[in-house]
Amino acid sequence: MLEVRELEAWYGQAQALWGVDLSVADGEVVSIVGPNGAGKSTLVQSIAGLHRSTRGTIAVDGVDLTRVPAHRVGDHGVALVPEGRRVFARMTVHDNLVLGAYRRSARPGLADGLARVHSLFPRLAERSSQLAGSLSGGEQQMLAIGRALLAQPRLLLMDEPSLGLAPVVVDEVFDAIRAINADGVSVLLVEQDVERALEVSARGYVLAEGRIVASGSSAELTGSALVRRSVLGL
Ligand SMILES: Nc1ncnc2c1ncn2[C@@H]1O[C@H](COP(=O)(O)OP(=O)(O)OP(=O)(O)O)[C@@H](O)[C@H]1O
Repeated sequence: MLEVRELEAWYGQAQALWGVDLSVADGEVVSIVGPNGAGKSTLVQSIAGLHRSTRGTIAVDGVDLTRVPAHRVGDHGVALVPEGRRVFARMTVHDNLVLGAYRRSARPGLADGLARVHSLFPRLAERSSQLAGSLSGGEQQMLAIGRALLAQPRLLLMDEPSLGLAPVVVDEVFDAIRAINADGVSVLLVEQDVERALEVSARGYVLAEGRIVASGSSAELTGSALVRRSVLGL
C-alpha cells in the first residue's frame, strides 16, 4: 500500500535522505532500524507530510502524497505516532483521543474507536478525565497510539514508541502493535530496540547516514553481520 521511491530530504542545504526506496504491503509490519541521526524520523515525517523539503515519490494506494498537506494525509489512511508522544498536556485523556478523529469521515466511528482503544489500553479508560500531562510516560505513549488509531488509519507510522519506557511497559506497547496489526492495520515501525522491532515485524530496512544499506526478512537482518555492526554496535 505504501511505495516510497528515490526519496531525498533536506534541512536547508543539508541532505538527510538519499534515494530511499521502501514499501509496505497491506497487513504488514515493517521495521526501520539504524543508528542515531540515520534519518529515520525524517523518513516517517516525510511520509506523514510533516517534512516537505523532499524529492521523489511517496505513494499510498497509487496516490502521490508528496504535495498533500499534512492535515490531509489522514484522508489517505495514514496516521503518525510521533517521537516523544506529543500529547496535549492540558487536555484530558478523552479529549486527546477525540482529537484523533478530527477528520469528518472518522467521526461516525468515534464510539467504536474509543471502545477499541479502551480495550487495548484499559488504563486510558480509567484515566479518561485526567489531564494528559499527569500521565506516566508509558501511559502517554498509549495515549499517542490511541489518538492515532482514532483517525482509523490503514497504515500506522510509529516513531520510537518504546523510547524511555520501563521494560514492562515496552511489553505492553509491543503487544498493542501485534493487536493493532491483527485488526488489519499495516505498521511502519521506527525503533531503537532492534531485536524487539525485528521480532514483531516480517521485514525490515536498515538506514544509515540517510541511505538504505540493507533490507530483508527479519530473520535475515537479525543474523546479518552488517546489522550487528552498524546498528547494534556489536
Ligand atoms: N530540524 C533539523 N534541522 C537540521 N537538521 C536536522 C533537523 N532534524 C534532523 N536533522 C538532521 O538530519 C539527520 C537525520 O536526523 P533524524 O532525526 O531523521 O535521524 P534519526 O535516525 O531519527 O535519529 P534519532 O534516532 O537520533 O532520532 C541528522 O543528521 C540530523 O542532524
